[in-house]
Amino acid sequence: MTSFALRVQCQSRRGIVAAVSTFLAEQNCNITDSAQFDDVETGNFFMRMSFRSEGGRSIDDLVNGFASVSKAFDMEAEFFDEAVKRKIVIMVSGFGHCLNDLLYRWRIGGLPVEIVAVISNHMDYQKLVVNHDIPFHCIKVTKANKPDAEARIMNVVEETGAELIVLARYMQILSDDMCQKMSGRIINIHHSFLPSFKGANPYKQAFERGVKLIGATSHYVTADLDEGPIIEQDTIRVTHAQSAEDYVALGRDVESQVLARAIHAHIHGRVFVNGNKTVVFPPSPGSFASERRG
Ligand SMILES: Nc1nc2c(c(=O)[nH]1)N[C@@H](CN(C=O)c1ccc(C(=O)N[C@@H](CCC(=O)O)C(=O)O)cc1)CN2
Repeated sequence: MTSFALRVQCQSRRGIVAAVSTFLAEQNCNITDSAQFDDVETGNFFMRMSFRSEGGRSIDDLVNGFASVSKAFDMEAEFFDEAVKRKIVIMVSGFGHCLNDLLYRWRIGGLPVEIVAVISNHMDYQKLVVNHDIPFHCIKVTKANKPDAEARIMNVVEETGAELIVLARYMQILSDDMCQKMSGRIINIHHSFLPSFKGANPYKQAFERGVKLIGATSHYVTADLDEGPIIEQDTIRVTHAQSAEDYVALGRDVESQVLARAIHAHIHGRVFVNGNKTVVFPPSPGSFASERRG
C-alpha cells in the first residue's frame, strides 16, 4: 500500500479541511497524519496530510481528481510519494563536521535522501566522499571567477536533477541570481542563534559579546546573508571560562543536529515558507526511517 503526502497552501476560508478530507475519502485514501496552520495575521493557510491509498490510485490520478478542489480554493497543492527519495547536493568548505554527520545519517538510513554529489571549494573531504561512492566536485571560488564557479555548480545541480542544495558550512556567499533561481531549494547552517551574529566568525562575535548561550540556525538561503526564513534552531550553554575556540568545538554537535533536523523536515514536505518566516509541521509517525548498523 503506497503512502502519499499532500501539501496545500492557500488563502484561509472555511471548508478547506472538509473539502480535502472528503476528496481523499472518495479516492479510497486513509489519512494517517494531518497538520494545518491558519495564519490570522496574513490570512495564509497551510496544511500537510499523510495518507495511504487503499484503492490503488496513482499520483496522477490524485492530481487530476484534485484539480476541481484546488481550483475552488485557489490552492497551491502538491502530492508526493513519501517513499521517493529527494535528490540533494551537499556543499562544504573547510569545516566538515556537518558533512560527516549527514553522510553517517544517510549511510545508516537515518536520512532518506539520494546524495547525488558533494561540491567543495577545497579538496579536504574528497576521500571521505568518494569512500561513500558519491561523486565529488572541487570547484574553487575566487571573487574573479564566482560567476563561472556558480555556473559549474548549477550544471551539477541540473545534470543530477538535484532538488535541494545543502550548505553544510559552505563559506562562500552565493550570488543574488543563484539565490533567486534556487529560491526555497538551498538550506544553510549558520553557526549562531540568528538573528545574533550574522556573517563570518559568529563564534568570535559571541565570545566578544560575552554570551551565555551559543547556537546554530538552519535557514533557506536568500540574497540577504543569513536573513532567509528560519527552519530550525537550537542552543547550548557556554561559560566565562571558555574561549571562542571552545565555542567552535562545542558548536559542532548543535550545528550538525540542527542541520539534520532542517533537512529531515524539508524532505518530508513539512516546511512551508510564510513570508520571511516558515511554518514547520511536526514529524509524521514513523517518518524516521528505521536505522541500520553503520
Ligand atoms: N547569498 C547567500 N549566500 C550564503 C548564505 C546566505 O545566507 N546567503 N549563507 C552562507 C553561510 N555563511 C554563514 O552561515 C557565510 C558564508 C560566508 C561568509 C563570508 O563572509 N564569506 C567571504 C569569505 C569567503 C572565503 O574566504 O572563503 C566571502 O564569501 O567573500 C559569511 C557567512 C553561505 N552563503
